[in-house]
Amino acid sequence: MTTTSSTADPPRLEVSGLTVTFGGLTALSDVSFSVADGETVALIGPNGAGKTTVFNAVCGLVRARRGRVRVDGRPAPSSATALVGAGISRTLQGLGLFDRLTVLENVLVPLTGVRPSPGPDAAHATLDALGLGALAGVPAGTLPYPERKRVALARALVTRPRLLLLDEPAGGLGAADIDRLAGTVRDVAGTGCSVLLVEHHVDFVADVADRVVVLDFGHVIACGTPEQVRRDPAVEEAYLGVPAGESA
Ligand SMILES: Nc1ncnc2c1ncn2[C@@H]1O[C@H](COP(=O)(O)OP(=O)(O)OP(=O)(O)O)[C@@H](O)[C@H]1O
Repeated sequence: MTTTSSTADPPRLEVSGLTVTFGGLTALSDVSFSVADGETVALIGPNGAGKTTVFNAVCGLVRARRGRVRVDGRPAPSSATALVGAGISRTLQGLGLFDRLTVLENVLVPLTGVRPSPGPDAAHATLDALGLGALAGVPAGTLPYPERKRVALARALVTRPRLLLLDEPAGGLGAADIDRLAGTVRDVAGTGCSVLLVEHHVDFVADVADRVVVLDFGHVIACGTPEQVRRDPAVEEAYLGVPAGESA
């Protein structure tokens, strides 16, 4: 759900005028949007639109040519190692689990070096919340994909982020697991954590997102509620490649 901040409070995430180039390619061009405390925003768009580059800019993995990214009013971390301290967690499309480590060991990884250490209790509590408690001692690589995906989510949540970035969280999941995931995202947002997710699964986006930002060729072409965006002719054109109304 969306929570209302006082006008004095900066948004949890503020992306303003963000331009990122790779050599001669402009991956993002003057991209601006924000995510409020406890808000869930979906970033959608065709392949190559710039969604992952936005995530990478928020995480300090790519440098802005122009514009800025601020988290809770402060500049976004300039390196991936500073993410936990800045209250940011991210899941990866490829999950990035350590297959030979147990589920618990995987979830403890982001807590390495965190002082004071929340310790194994935090990891167990997170696993229990995601229905993974009984699998704590199982090597992650032996689990089916939906469970592996939940382990990756648990690893992102164990640091109790204020901003959670989810990269295609519904990808590869069946209907029951997507429903369960939607419940988890709503629970997380209900704690005040802001969620920015990249997702191609339209029904999941409509279910969980308060607002949707649509990127195409590095530009924001639409922004609004899922219903507003669904009816936007520019969005249909971006996905179908023809002006809306000419596709029949
Ligand atoms: N490190 C890089 N070096 C050069 N070009 C890059 C790099 N990263 C991304 N790009 C290019 O920037 C553009 C945006 O890529 P990006 O991965 O952000 O898109 P996306 O919307 O996440 O796509 P997808 O849905 O396919 O994951 C693409 O043209 C891509 O080829």
